[in-house]
Formats: sequence, structure tokens, C-alpha cells
Amino acid sequence: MPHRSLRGDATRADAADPLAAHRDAFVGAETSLVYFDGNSLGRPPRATAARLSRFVSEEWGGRLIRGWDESWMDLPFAIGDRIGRVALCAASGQTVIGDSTTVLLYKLLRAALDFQMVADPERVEIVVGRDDFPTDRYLVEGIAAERGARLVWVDVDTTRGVDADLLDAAVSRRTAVVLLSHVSYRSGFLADGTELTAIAHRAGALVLWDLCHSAGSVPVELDAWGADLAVGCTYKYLNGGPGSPAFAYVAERHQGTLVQPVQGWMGAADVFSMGPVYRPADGMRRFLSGTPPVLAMIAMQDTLDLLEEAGITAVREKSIALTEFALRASDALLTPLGVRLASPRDPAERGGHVTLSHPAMRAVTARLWRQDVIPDYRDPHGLRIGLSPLSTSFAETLTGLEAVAAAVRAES
Ligand SMILES: Cc1ncc(COP(=O)(O)O)c(C=O)c1O
Ligand SMILES: Nc1c(O)cccc1C(=O)C[C@H](N)C(=O)O
Repeated sequence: MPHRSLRGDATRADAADPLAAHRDAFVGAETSLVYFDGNSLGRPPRATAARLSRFVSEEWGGRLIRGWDESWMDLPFAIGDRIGRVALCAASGQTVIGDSTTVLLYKLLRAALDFQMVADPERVEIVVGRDDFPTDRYLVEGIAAERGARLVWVDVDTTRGVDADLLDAAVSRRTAVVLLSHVSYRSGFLADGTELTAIAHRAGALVLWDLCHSAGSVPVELDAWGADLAVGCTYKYLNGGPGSPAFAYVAERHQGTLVQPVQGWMGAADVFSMGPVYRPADGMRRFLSGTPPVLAMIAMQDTLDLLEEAGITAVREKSIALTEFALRASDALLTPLGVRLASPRDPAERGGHVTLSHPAMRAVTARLWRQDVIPDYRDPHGLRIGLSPLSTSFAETLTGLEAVAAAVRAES
């Protein structure tokens, strides 16, 4: 009776889970809806409604324009430093909240490429994975056209991501910048940050990490890796809300030399002197451009509180336990129906989501959404199961996978 023992195991795993109580901190955890998409948009923490309301009445409503001097100008750096400390193992003064992920990737990629091409005119190549998230691929195409750079595409199996062997073969003394996904949006493949950074550095390249599917879910150690640059979303595992602004990391050693191309007044040396020409600020301020989206960066602080309390090591332990349990349930319930695993089986190579492949998965996803079971679908034939360590339970995971099995049967 594999099914029954799975239910018993889910109940026991929830009872033994040291992070189980955190689930109640999220809106909707009390309902029967199964949420497998926290890796696209995390659930709202319950504390966020009061935090936002307080901000509107007391800070925005009470302090009005004085709020900028009193705290808002500093907020992108204060929250950035917190993300650095809690989720990225980055010393303070290197992480800032800015624009969208897409815009920050553009700004940092351009800054790194321009720096490299001036230092050595033969370094004109950008290395990027052929299967990376669309915004990453489209950006490098645009930047290459803008700057006369060349793209080196790393071909990747859709069930994995760029690994050490593939990167080693792609870089050379012509490589200026390598853009890497730490956790692949499609397969959940988890890259080795230390090893890949070292490979890029041996070739003389700078590395820009896309941490969208890592931050708040798997440990990231930017300073220890020797990373140069990183960008990541805050609306996934950091629960910042739809469209909450991204963070950017620039290693301290690069902050005096890299100059980003969107030269707005908020990145200038003396913002309110409003001088005749742009002079980039020192430190991380130069990576800002316009007025910081203060309202949109308020909510993520609630999840930073939870993460700080839980610790990223415990979060990773739960994440591995959840994905291992999901694979066991999938082997029992879905493999007999012809569903294939499209993620690494080794937990050391897997982030917080798993992808299950079957020709019917597009229709399966639509059917599941109508039943309040919410995974997402990514080509080719992939059902992505996002398991947020702070808000997903083992019982919810099993209920969702049982629903997937019924939907595959109905759509096959
Ligand atoms: C890996 C990855 N990179 C970049 C993005 C783009 O982020 P945004 O739409 O916030 O600019 C996303 C998610 O949308 C993503 O998953
Ligand atoms: N950013 C998104 C959005 O604005 C709408 C719908 C989905 C998203 C996503 O986050 C997609 C996600 N990054 C992915 O990995 O597919």
C-alpha cells in the first residue's frame, strides 16, 4: 500500500518538522488550496497587511516628504544588507534593492562588459546558457548588439543546467562576462557557486549570478565564492509581493570601477546638489538610477524576519526533505503513469523545485488550477512543483501530487 504509507510519512514528517509552525505565518495556509508556485510568487506573510497599513498611515501619511530624509533614502541599502546577511552570506555594503531583476541584470552586465572591453579589447564574449530564463537570454542578445560583443551559448540538457564541464569548455581568454543561473528556472538544477566562479575567474572573466530561484531557498555564499556580481528576485522565496523590486550585489572590490549605464540622479555622487553633470556615487548607490520603489520593498521584511529566525541551513534541510518526499511520491504515484523526472535526482544538484514531464502536462496544469492545486507549466511538457520551505507542508505536497496523478489519468 505505497499510497497509505506515504500519507503516514507525510503526517510524521510534518509533526517532526522544526519549521512547521512557520507555515501559519502565511495567508491562505489554513485553506485546502495546494500551492506549488511559491517559486514564481510567494504567499503573503500574515504580518504584511499590518506592516503595509502602518506604513501608509504613520510613515507615508504622517511623515510625508520628510520620510525620505528620515529613512526611505536608506531603505534600499538597509534591506539590501539584510538580504545579504540572511540569504547571501554577503558582508554589508554590497547589496542594494533596486529595479526589476531584468533592469538590474542589464545594468550590471553592461557595467561588467564595458569594464572588460576597455581593459582588454579582445575580451568581447559573453557566455550564457542556451536554456536560461528568457530575460537573461534576451538581455545578452540586446547588449551584444549594442556593444559589438559576441555571444557564446552553452548548450544544456533541459533536465539540468550549466555545470563545471560545460562552462570550462565555453570560457577562454576572450570571455568578458559569464552570466549564470544558480538554480535553473526549468529543471531546478543547482550549480556549484564556488567551482563555476573559479572556472570563470581562471579565464579572466567576471561572473554575474542570477539568484532568482535561490535567494531564500538554498544557501548562497557570494563572498566565499569570490563572486563578482549577482541579481535576484524578491517576490519568490522572499515573499515581497507581485513585482517587488530585485536586489543587486556588487563585490566591494568592483564598486569603485564599474559604472552602470542608466545614469539617473539617485545614483549620482550628491543627489540633492543637482549638479550639471553625472558623477557616480561611491559604493552601491551608483547602481541605483531613479527614485527607489519604497512601498514595493516593505513587504519582504516579514519573510526576512522569518528567515533570520529559522536560519538558511534549516530552510535548506526542509527544502531537501520536501523535494525528496515529492520524488518518492512521484515515483510511487506518477512514474507508473509514464511521468518522467526532469530535475536532478541527486539533492546536492537540486534547488527548491522539481519538474515532472509528461506530454499531457499543459492540460494537466489547467485542470489542476480549476481544482485549486497550483503548480505551473513550462515547456517542454514540464509541470513545475515549487516547494517553499517556510510555507509548504509535507501533507500539502502529497495532496497535490495525488491530484496530479488523477489529472494525468484524466488527460491521458
Ligand atoms: C531566473 C530568472 N531570471 C529573471 C527573471 C525575471 O525577473 P523580472 O521579471 O522580475 O525582471 C525571473 C522571473 O521572472 C527568473 O526566474
Ligand atoms: N515574474 C513573473 C511574472 O511577472 C508573472 C508570472 C510569472 C513570473 C515568474 O516569476 C516566472 C518565473 N520567474 C519562472 O521561473 O518561470
